[in-house]
Amino acid sequence: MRERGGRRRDPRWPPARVSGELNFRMTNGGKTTLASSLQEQIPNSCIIAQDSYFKDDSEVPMDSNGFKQYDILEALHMQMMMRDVDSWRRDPESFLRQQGLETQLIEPSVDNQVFVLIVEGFLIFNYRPLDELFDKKYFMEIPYDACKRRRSLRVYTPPDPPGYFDGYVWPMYLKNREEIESDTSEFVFLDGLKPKEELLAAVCKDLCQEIQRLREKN
Ligand SMILES: Nc1ncnc2c1ncn2[C@@H]1O[C@H](COP(=O)(O)OP(=O)(O)OP(=O)(O)O)[C@@H](O)[C@H]1O
Ligand SMILES: NC(=O)c1ccc[n+]([C@@H]2O[C@H](CO)[C@@H](O)[C@H]2O)c1
Repeated sequence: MRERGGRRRDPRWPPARVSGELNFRMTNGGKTTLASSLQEQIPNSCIIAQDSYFKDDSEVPMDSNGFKQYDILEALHMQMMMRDVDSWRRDPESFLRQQGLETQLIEPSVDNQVFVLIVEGFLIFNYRPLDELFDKKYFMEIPYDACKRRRSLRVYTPPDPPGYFDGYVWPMYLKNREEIESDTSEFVFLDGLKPKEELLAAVCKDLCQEIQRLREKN
């Protein structure tokens, strides 16, 4: 079947009237990398990334050790993020258009399309109003050493001060994770040390099944 814009339907992605949300977390686990590859593969999908909602540095408080508290929900404009997620839920087609993405008509009618929202972030399972929306949850994990190494190669704005990883980021990761420990049965855990292509193939396969399941449920 031909889609709008002359693109062919990819038979791996079953058509359905679904607004799916999926989600990734853990700093430097590879969330952004995987999410953007997924977005390229999945027709009618787009990404909402939690990192886009950080408050200005002047609004982020310090902890008692003098470290800026970036790894808490209060450092983020979560209501703004929810507003964008709600806007997607109300009208995914127009949301895609606003993002400069075209809708790919896979079925004859727009009512039968699959729309997938990829929500990517390090603290999304900890924010209940968002957490309860997801159809599918992925948790990317990497061990301490790899996480510390990858993080040391990144430059955030503002950059991590000396000792930030051990003094703040890793302890906060453990704390934030503990907060959602009772939910972990719902997660698909991904080993972020695996090659990017392997992770992408595994999630694409899993997601295709999930879309099929949602389609049958609808
Ligand atoms: N599967 C992988 N194997 C090896 N390196 C990877 C893999 N995925 C991502 N990386 C690298 O790890 C670093 C962090 O990746 P990425 O920005 O995708 O992580 P993130 O989880 O989104 O980080 P953040 O905490 O900033 O949100 C980048 O340098 C990226 O190239
Ligand atoms: N403004 C930013 O994007 C920013 C500033 C300082 C720290 N961070 C870090 O981003 C990670 C999540 O991707 C968190 O661990 C923050 O520490 C981001």
